[in-house]
Formats: sequence, structure tokens, C-alpha cells
Amino acid sequence: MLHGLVAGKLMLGTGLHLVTFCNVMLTILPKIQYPNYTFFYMPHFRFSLPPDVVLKSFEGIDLGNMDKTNPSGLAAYVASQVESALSWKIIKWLQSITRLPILVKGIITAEDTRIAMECGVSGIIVSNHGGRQLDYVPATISCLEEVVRETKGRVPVFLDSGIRRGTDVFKALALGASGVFIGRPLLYALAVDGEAGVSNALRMLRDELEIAMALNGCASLKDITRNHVSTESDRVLSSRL
Ligand SMILES: Cc1cc2nc3c(=O)[nH]c(=O)nc-3n(C[C@H](O)[C@H](O)[C@H](O)COP(=O)(O)O)c2cc1C
Repeated sequence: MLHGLVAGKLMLGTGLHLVTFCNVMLTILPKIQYPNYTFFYMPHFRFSLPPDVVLKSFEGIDLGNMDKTNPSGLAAYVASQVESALSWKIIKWLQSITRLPILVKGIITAEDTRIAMECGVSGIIVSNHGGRQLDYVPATISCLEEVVRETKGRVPVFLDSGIRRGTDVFKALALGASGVFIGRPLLYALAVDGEAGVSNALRMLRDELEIAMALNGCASLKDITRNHVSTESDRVLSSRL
């Protein structure tokens, strides 16, 4: 899955989604630094699509026993790919086979944050997988602070799902994210204009973030603080005073 990660620097790269369990995705993200960009990439796995995969459709993709006569066949197929028997133990196993940093994706509560840190993860991605897995999951921006608070700064916390503008990036950074990932906007940009479309989308996000920073009096990312945003819980708390 192509990800753009925006934090101080614009970041673009691919993360390898290893396995999904309990709505949590394990992602390994090696990274290399360039002057203005940080790319996350997968040199060891050399991931590429099989040549016969036709991106415009599912033609060429082996969907196993998917019932093509059932309009919900794809949803059923995807559900069947989620391994419900997996548990947190898989992190220990992964750590035994790689020295690459392991991040868990799909964390939205303090409780799961605590368990993830006990398992020794290198970072956390607050995500609801773009709201595509389970209806009624909360917006990740509303879960971010709980997770950040629980980490006590010991591991970086990233956020994805619903980042659409530079102001969304600004809000996430203000609430303690080390960076954000971007999914569909970059896929759409890729579909519209290929590499140039993705560059353009990232440039727009960067410009919007810089404008939001300027209008908030922030000369650098370090100047973005919790005081720059007001949340629903702030309003509830202040109404009780
Ligand atoms: C076509 C597509 C396939 C995806 N597949 C997975 C997946 O297999 N596992 C997962 O954890 N997230 C998956 N995601 C979610 C993304 O990794 C990411 O969390 C999400 O797209 C971020 O939200 P956004 O699209 O609103 O930026 C998928 C997203 C899309 C659009």
C-alpha cells in the first residue's frame, strides 16, 4: 500500500502490511533520508505487482473461491483474509526474524497502546484503516491524544485515516503525532496524473500545512503545540469549570 507520510518533511514510501489481526496491522517501515524527503521503502522484500495483474480491474488477481455471483462476494472474500486466530504473540515472533523496526497500525485506545509497548514495538500508527474495515469506529483524530498520552513519549505515534488537507496534518501534529500517513488522496492523485499527480498532491499538502503554520504564528514544526487546537473534550472540561 502506497503511503505518504507527512511530518516536518514530506515523506513518501511503501509500507509492507504484514498481517491483520483484531483490526491491528503490523507494518515494517525501513527508511532512508534525503535532504527534504524521507522515503520508507522495502528493499528486502522487493515488493512488486505480478506482471499479469490488471490494475483497472480485478482481472488477473487470484480471488480464490470468491463467489462472483454474490454482490457481497468481494466483502466476504476480504473478511476471509483476516486471520482472527492471531494474537499479540506474533510481534515476538516477528522480532525474532527481523531487526527492522516493527510498528503496529490500527491502535485507537490507551489499553492497546500499553500492550503494544509491552511487546516492544518501535512505533504506533493510530488508524482505523481509512474507516474501511468496521463501521462506527471513531475518527482517529479523536483517539490520538489518548494514545500519545499513554506512550509518555517512549515511542513515536503516527496517524492516518482521513488526512485530506494541510490543516489536518497541523491538527495531528498539535495533538502529538510525529507524522501522518496518507492513503486514498495519493491513490487518487496517482490515478489522475501518475507520478506527477502524487507530487502535486504532496506539494498541495505541504503548502497548506505551511500556510496553516504561518497563520498560527508557527515558524517551525516545533512551534506547533497543543494550545493551537481546541477539542471537544477541552470544551466539555471548560464548561464544567
Ligand atoms: C484500496 C485500499 C486497500 C487497503 N488495504 C489495507 C489493508 O490490507 N490493511 C490495512 O491495514 N489497511 C489497508 N488500507 C488502509 C490504508 O492502509 C490506510 O490506513 C488508509 O487508507 C488511510 O486512510 P485514508 O485513505 O483516509 O488516507 C487500505 C486502503 C485502501 C484505499
